[in-house]
Amino acid sequence: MHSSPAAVAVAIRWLEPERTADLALPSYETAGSAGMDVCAAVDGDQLLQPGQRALVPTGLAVAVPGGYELQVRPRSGLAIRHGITLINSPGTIDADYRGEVKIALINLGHEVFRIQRGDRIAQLVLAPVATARLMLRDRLDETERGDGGFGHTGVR
Ligand SMILES: O=c1ccn([C@H]2C[C@H](O)[C@@H](COP(=O)(O)OP(=O)(O)OP(=O)(O)O)O2)c(=O)[nH]1
Ligand SMILES: [Mg+2]
Repeated sequence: MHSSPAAVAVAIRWLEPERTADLALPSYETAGSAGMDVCAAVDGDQLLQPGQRALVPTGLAVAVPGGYELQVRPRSGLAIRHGITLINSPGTIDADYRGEVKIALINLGHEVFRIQRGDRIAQLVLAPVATARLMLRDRLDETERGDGGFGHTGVR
């Protein structure tokens, strides 16, 4: 049996309810899913040519509670089967954003991809956010890694 801590309440609204009555709210497809799949609110079908980007509407606005963000992430099935992913993965929905949640898709595949109204095109993950209080210093504490990075430990 899957157990999860208490869910965090997130207010959500349809921006034009009369135009999106046929669409489902984002939802967790299984009890243990990290992300809620979110549907495309395109009018009819939208074609995405190979290499093409599109900012796909969802018809939704959210009020993410302070201390959280909503991450927009690709769906792996679309990525692996069709090369459909997000240009800005993970997309960030800020706690103070009240505009439409939009999904920045790109077709990295070799075939035209058809986005149909109601298709689950991405997933939304609610994640806690820590706010940094920057403290300007002349020097930083020393570490074993130091300034080594970008593969300096090798591959094997
Ligand atoms: O995939 C995304 C990414 C962002 N947004 C919305 C919500 C977010 O709060 C706002 C700003 O996003 P971000 O900070 O990533 O973009 P920016 O280019 O820095 O814009 P801004 O100057 O408005 O912050 O745009 C989306 O709807 N989908
Ligand atoms: Mg920003």
